[in-house]
Amino acid sequence: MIDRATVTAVLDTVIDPKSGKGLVQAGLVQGLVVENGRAGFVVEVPSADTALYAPVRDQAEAALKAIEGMERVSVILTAETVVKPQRRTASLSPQAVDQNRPKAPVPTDRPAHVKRVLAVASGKGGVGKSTVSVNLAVALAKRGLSVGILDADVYGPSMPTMLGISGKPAYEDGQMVPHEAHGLKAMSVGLLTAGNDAMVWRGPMASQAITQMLTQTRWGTAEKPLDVLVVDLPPGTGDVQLTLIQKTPLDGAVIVSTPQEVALADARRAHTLFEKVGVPTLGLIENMSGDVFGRGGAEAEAARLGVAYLGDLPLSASVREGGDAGVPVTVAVPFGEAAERFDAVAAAMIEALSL
Ligand SMILES: Nc1ncnc2c1ncn2[C@@H]1O[C@H](COP(=O)(O)OP(=O)(O)OP(=O)(O)O)[C@@H](O)[C@H]1O
Repeated sequence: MIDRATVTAVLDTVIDPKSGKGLVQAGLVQGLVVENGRAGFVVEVPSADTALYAPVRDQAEAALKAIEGMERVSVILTAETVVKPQRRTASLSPQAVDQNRPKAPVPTDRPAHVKRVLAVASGKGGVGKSTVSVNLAVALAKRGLSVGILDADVYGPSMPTMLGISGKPAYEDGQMVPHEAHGLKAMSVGLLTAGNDAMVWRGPMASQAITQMLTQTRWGTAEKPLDVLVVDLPPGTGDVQLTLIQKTPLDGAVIVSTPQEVALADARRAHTLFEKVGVPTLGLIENMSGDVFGRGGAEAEAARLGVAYLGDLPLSASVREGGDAGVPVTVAVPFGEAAERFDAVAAAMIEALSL
C-alpha cells in the first residue's frame, strides 16, 4: 500500500522553479488523491506560467511513477484564469494557505445572476444521478423558484433525452441562450458536441467547457435572477470530477447512491472529495430502492458520514419511462409518489441553501 505521506514526500523532492521549495511545501499540490496504487492531483498556475510548469508536471509524474507499486499517475496542470473563492482556499492544507496567492471575496467565475449552485453527484455511474437532477430541478421549480439545470456529465450527457431538448443553443450578445423545458432553463454538454465526442474529453478540456456553460449562459438577468442552478456532474471520483468541483463555485452537493454496498462505498468517496474542496454535502439520496437492491443502505451510510438523509426513491417503471420519453416523472405524474418524494427533497434543499 502506498500512503499519502510517501507520495507527498516524493512530491517535495520536485522543486517549484518560482519559490525554490518542494511542490507540496510550495502549496502547488491540490486535491491529492492516493488510492489503490493510483495517485493524482492538480497543479494550478497563472496562465502566463503554464510553459514554465509543464516540465515540472512531467517531473512530478515521473517521480510518482518511480514509487514501487504505483500503477497510475495523473497530474493535471491547469491555468488559473480566475481567483478562487475564499472559503475553498481556507480549506486547503496549511502550506497552501500560507502562500501568497491573490484572494478575492467574490469568485469571478460565479455565473452571473445565479443565487445558488447545487451539484448532484454520484460515486458511480448509472445510479440515477441525472434522473434525480432533473426531477429535483422540476420539484424546485414547482415550489416557485426559477431553476436552471446544467448537464455537466461529459461521459454521457443524458439531459437532452430526459428533457426532450435538442439543437445547439442560440447566441445573443455573446451569451448562450439556454433551452427551456418543463419550466427549467437547460444547458447540456450534449448540445455543444456532436455524437459521442463528449466521451473522449479529458479533465482540463471538460472543465473548460463546463466553466464556459456556467459563465457564458444567460441563466438570469439583474431583474430576474435564477434562484438555483442544479449541476449534474459526471459520475465518479476521479480527476475529471475533482477538476470540475474545484473550478465550479458550488454552494452544496447532493449525493445519489443505490442501496448496494459497492455504490455506497463510492458515495463515501464522493463525500470525501467534496469535503476536500470545502463544499458541504447537503444530503444523500437512495435511488432504486426496493426489492432488487434492498433498502436502507444509504440511510445508514448518511448517518455514518454525518450528513442528512434525504429519503429514498423506489425503483419504478414510471421514473424510467419519464426519463426515456423526455418528460420527467414529476411532470408526467405531478401528484404521484415520486413527485412527493422529490418535493420533500426540494424543501430540504430550499432550507439548506437558504433560498
Ligand atoms: N428510481 C428509478 N426507477 C427506475 N428506473 C430508474 C430510476 N432511476 C433511474 N432510472 C433509470 O436508470 C437509468 C440510469 O439513470 P440515470 O441516467 O439517471 O443515471 P446516472 O447515474 O445519471 O447515469 P450516468 O452514469 O450516465 O451519469 C435510466 O434509464 C433511468 O431512467
